[in-house]
Amino acid sequence: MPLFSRISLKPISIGLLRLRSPQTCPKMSTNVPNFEYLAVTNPKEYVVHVELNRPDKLNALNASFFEEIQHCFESLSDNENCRTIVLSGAGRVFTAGLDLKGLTETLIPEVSQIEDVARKAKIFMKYIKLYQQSVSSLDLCTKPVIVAVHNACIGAGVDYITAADIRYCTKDAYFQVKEVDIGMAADIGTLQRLPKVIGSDSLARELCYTCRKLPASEALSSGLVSNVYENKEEMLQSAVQLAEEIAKKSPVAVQTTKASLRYSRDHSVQQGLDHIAILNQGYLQSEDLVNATVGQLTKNPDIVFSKL
Ligand SMILES: CC/C=C\C=C\CC(=O)SCCNC(=O)CCNC(=O)[C@H](O)C(C)(C)COP(=O)(O)OP(=O)(O)OC[C@H]1O[C@@H](n2cnc3c(N)ncnc32)[C@H](O)[C@@H]1OP(=O)(O)O
Repeated sequence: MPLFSRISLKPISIGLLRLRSPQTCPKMSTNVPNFEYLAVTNPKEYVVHVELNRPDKLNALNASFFEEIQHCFESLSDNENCRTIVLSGAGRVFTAGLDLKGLTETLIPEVSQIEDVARKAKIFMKYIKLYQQSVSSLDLCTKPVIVAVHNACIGAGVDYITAADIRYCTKDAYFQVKEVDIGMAADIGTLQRLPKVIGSDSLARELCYTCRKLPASEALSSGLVSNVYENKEEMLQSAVQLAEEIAKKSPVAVQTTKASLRYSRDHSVQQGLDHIAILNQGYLQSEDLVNATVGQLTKNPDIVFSKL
């Protein structure tokens, strides 16, 4: 039996998104939308696996793909049956980045028909903001996101993975900040997050200016990923195992930890301390604190926490 069973339903159109009719993942009582470019499954209780699913085009990201990712992560952020998310890519590679055919055959011709620079600029602004929001939806998601990268992770792929909480990869993986090679500055997250994720401004600049491929071994030594695996199956098993381990803990504690780490990354130490003090003056009153503490004292690892 495959590790993750798929559910496929007939597509329906909702605005720009081609959503499929609502479906319930196995063991999930709340509906999760099904998508054209994403396969969403539920391999363990409270664990959701989101798979980039445009394998024939190496998961190249077009406008609908960006929108679906945002819609999916915003939905999971509010879904009390989801506590952790694993994000991976179907097919040969994790992602080949921005859909370059979409760029040259749709966006550039659309903009070239317009003469005025301000009106052209407004269209670019719309797309940049849309794509930024999609990438940031992983960061803003209240649940931890674990990305599992195999083979190529190019351009927009690096934007997404640096907005996730935890990164794993296979030994054949490579990471490429490719924007300069297509004549643009990266504009949807990599330049803002990569230096902070790897903690080396020098290496980040080298990668962004040269577009060189960062192999798995260097991704590990630089801290971009925290583990490297022999193959995709081993990596996914470990990613789901990790997701399950986190999902068994207090959702109040995990989600507040993510909120504080995120806030503290972008603020001073004192601002971070003030932020967590304000959060915890409320959350320390939660039943989770009592239940988890009793679990520790009684050496009982199987505490059942209410949904959040
Ligand atoms: C507002 C702007 C926001 C974001 C901007 C982001 C910028 C970026 O993401 S820059 C990075 C852009 N991506 C690339 O430069 C990578 C392009 N692809 C490749 O270099 C190669 O495909 C490869 C990943 C090295 C793999 O090569 P190979 O194994 O030889 O496969 P191919 O035959 O090349 O590809 C198979 C199939 O996929 C299509 N495809 C691959 N990449 C893209 C892409 N980026 N966009 C659209 N389509 C892509 C390719 O055309 C093939 O399709 P066929 O229909 O079979 O021809």
